[in-house]
Amino acid sequence: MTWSSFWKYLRQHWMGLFGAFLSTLAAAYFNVQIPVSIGSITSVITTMVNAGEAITFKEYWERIKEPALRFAFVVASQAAASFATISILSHVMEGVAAKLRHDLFDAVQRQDIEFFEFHRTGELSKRINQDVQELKSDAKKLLNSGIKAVAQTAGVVQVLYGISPTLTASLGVGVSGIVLIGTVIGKMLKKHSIQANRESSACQNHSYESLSNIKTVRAFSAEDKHLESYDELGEIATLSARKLGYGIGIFQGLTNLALNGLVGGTVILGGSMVGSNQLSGGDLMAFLAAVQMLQKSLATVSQMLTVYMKMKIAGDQVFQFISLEPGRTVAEQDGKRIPHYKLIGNISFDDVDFSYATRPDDPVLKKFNLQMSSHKVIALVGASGNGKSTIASLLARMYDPSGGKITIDGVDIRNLDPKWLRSELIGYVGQEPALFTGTVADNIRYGKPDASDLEIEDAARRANCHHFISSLKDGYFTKVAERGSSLSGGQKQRIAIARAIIKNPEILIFDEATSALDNESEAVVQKAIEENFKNRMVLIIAHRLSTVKKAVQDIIHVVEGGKIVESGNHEELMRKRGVYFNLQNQQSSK
Ligand SMILES: Nc1ncnc2c1ncn2[C@@H]1O[C@H](COP(=O)(O)OP(=O)(O)OP(=O)(O)O)[C@@H](O)[C@H]1O
Repeated sequence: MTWSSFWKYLRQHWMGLFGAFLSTLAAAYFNVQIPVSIGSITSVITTMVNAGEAITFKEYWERIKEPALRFAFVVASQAAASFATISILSHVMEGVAAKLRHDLFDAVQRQDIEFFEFHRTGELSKRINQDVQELKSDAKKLLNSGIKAVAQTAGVVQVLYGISPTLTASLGVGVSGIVLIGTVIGKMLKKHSIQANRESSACQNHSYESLSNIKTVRAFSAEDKHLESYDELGEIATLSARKLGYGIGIFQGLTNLALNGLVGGTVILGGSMVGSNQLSGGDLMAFLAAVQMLQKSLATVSQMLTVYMKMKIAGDQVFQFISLEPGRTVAEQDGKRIPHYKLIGNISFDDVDFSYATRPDDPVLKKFNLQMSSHKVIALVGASGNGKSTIASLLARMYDPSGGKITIDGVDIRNLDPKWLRSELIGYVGQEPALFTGTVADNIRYGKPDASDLEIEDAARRANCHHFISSLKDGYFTKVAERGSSLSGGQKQRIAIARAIIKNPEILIFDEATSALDNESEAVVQKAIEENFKNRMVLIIAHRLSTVKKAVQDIIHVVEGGKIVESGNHEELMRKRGVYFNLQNQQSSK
């Protein structure tokens, strides 16, 4: 963890932190005063007992009044200081954690799509929630108990030095040795801790993946298989966590051994100093009492070292991504926007090369060329895995090509403002539409945040979903369950289509967007799209040729092996008796 990064967040709350620091010191001071003031009361009682006289409560109170009131003051002040420390620290650290979560979520969300192919959702979600939470609570512990223990240690060392500089110096040598050994063990523990963290993440990812695909798991009756692999990962994680636990146990045990050894050593060395008249017996007793207090404080310091290690690991996870620069295609917000009156919408792919970052040696497109004129309905067809969706993703600038260029009206899309490109110019409806938590209306309004209820209803009618939405108990205000699980695939697709229609983009991409609809519904939706997008471009991607046949498309491009191998309308392509003809025959014979 880079401390300067964390400090940037803490600095914003410096007044609160300073207040917490002062109240921690005060709490430490009053902590030390509590046994002292109890001592004063006890000595009055001892004197009283030794005198052996019977006294009334009033007389008794008169005698202990002063130390008792001092005790009450010390205890009340200690309680107030503890309350202040904990409240201020909670206030400050909750603010720090909220800002960290915000910045981390923002940084992650702004990465290129490739980033999400390398990092799993479970891992990212753990960093944003669990690791920030751990960083916050560990930092709180350190700032509270850590500072208190260090302050108490400093106070006690001063007292010790006042009693015997020689004994204090020998104690110092012993403590330094312990700290040195502790540092070495600490480093080893850190390695274990990182490993334990990694293995617990793997476990978490597994459960996340299984639960988010629960329907598939259930359909294959694979619960036992998933539980088995979860247990396997769990066993590895448990083993690592146990090893870490043993390590921490050894560390704490050795620390206690060493600290108790220090007390023993002090008694023996102090005793010899008493023997040679270098120290009085009373001073040795006082020194030992103070060493016990030092021992307690040092034990807390050693616990805090463990907390510090955990905090550093959580911090590494958090700050690694917070400091990431925004992804290329998101960062360039200052790119060009083609003014509406100039926009025609002609698209050209010129010698485009592309391979996915996860499979760099497996190019999907090689010197790919395609010209698409605006105001047309264009279809890309071809067998699965031939690169149709990749072409759409490149156009929506989810990825950038590694060679060649894609232009809209002659402007390289890398020079266009990506936010404008995606939010205004291009509308994209994919095969698996994602719905968000909220109502049906909220999900349609996602395409145009300021849309009126009437506009929402209009878009829904065009997407052929008004009827089914109206039949729901709460109509447009029906809550959509997590990821739309309460709706059918076709219903989700129609809501996603309504969301794209309401956005009213110049170029509308339908990537297998009607694949879950029945024939009748698909025809209604396609007709509505063609009518509404007459003067724009609609790019329909399908491998089900019936989809394409129903659309009154101007041109069909057949994609095979990342290349356009045939182009024309349905009749022309059938006459060619080539790839399209074969696809058609294969599908109609099914
Ligand atoms: N995110 C990805 N990472 C790595 N490879 C990918 C990724 N997405 C697609 N591919 C690969 O790229 C190739 C083209 O896939 P693409 O999805 O573009 O094909 P498609 O023609 O649209 O197929 P479908 O009709 O099944 O959707 C395939 O070999 C596929 O395995």
